[in-house]
Amino acid sequence: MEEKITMSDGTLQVPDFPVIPFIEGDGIGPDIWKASVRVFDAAVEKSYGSKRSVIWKEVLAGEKAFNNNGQWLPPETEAALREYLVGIKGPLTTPVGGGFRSLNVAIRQRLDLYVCLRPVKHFPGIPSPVKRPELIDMVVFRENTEDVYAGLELKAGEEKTSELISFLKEHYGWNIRSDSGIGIKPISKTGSRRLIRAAITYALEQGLPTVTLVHKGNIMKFTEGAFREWGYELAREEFADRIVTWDDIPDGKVPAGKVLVKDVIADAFLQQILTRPAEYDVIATMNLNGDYMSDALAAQVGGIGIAPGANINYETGNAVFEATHGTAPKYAGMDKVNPCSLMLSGKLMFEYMGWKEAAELIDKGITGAIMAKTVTYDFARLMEGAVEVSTSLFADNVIKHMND
Ligand SMILES: NC(=O)C1=CN([C@@H]2O[C@H](COP(=O)(O)OP(=O)(O)OC[C@H]3O[C@@H](n4cnc5c(N)ncnc54)[C@H](OP(=O)(O)O)[C@@H]3O)[C@@H](O)[C@H]2O)C=CC1
Ligand SMILES: O=C(O)CCC(=O)C(=O)O
Ligand SMILES: [Mg+2]
Repeated sequence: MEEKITMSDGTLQVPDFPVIPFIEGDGIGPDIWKASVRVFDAAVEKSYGSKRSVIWKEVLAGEKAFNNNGQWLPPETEAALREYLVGIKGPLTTPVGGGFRSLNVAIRQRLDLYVCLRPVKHFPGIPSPVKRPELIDMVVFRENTEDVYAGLELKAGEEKTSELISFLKEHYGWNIRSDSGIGIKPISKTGSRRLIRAAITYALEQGLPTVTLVHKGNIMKFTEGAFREWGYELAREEFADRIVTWDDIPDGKVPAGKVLVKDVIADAFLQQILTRPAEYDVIATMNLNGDYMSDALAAQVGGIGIAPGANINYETGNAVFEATHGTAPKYAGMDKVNPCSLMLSGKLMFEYMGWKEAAELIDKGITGAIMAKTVTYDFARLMEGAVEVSTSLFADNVIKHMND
């Protein structure tokens, strides 16, 4: 009965019993996965009875993979994510300073999952450090394969690093201290255009009024500044009759049905998401900015315990869904943390698959559990009159509230 999700003529073909690979993840990964998978299965069962079901296929990465066969990211895991098109994962540990490079980044790069999509929205009842969290409703499109995040780095003091420093002095006249580490920041026209194309397409499809290019192009002119230029160029070339920029509307009035494409410098953006968040809908930005911004935005709607994400290549159809947060090692195995980020990543996955009813039930169950003030420690410590529950009990409550 089990079948593969495929891509045909640019459209995802989802059978009723799709095989979906999952990576449990490190640290809190197993806690949140165990809770989330029950919620996913309940949402599908309540929506479609026996007509549809996900056939979960575990694939290994991170510590579980290393303990199994000495490989952090076995080739068969990459192959399964590629073959079955849609997958979901828990967080994976990346050592700081040295050691292996990020497995999370490796998965995104190897499958060319160039969009990191992170919606940020406030759920009623969730405590927030800002006065009007309900004004925050944004979707971040973060470029996922380039930037200093790609890991092109050389360590201070090594021979290759000294060679590069000498080369840069000799050929470019650049004076770089001899004890520097070096990182390369590639931002390509190709990478920028496909990311911004996806962001504008999303805004048009969802009827959202603005797309904002966020960059530090005044300082990093030929990388972040170029991202901005290429963004406007693409918008005018490919969406001429469906978008406007401020230059097109001297009166500042956006014609009905058109999307306003604008830009803002990254530091100003970070203060405006606190002071004037309602002015932002879809955000298109580069890899490192997008990483920082998604955690900052998550904090405004209750923290990274409720921050879902998706890594997508819209051409191949490949997608890996994952929470915005990491492995939170101090809570590993304690059945304590908030599983909402992974549950809502599953909601995004069902939306991507066209299983709208299951996606809606996940939202409904989470909303019900939060409104009943039965929440995990992170919300309980900020919410008056809340009852703190474990990860697994929270999942039980989410399933119960699907029937509200
Ligand atoms: N995509 C991925 O797989 C990612 C992996 N990582 C990796 O994770 C590891 C740990 O990173 P770290 O910087 O500590 O960041 P984490 O996101 O893992 O955790 C930071 C803090 O965020 C809060 N938090 C995180 N997840 C939850 C949750 N589900 N529920 C409630 N609170 C939560 C906790 O806050 P508090 O202490 O206040 O309770 C936690 O201490 C690193 O190796 C990093 O590289 C990081 C990000 C993404
Ligand atoms: O790969 C990692 O360890 C960190 C990634 C991260 O923070 C993110 O993608 O948001
Ligand atoms: Mg991050």
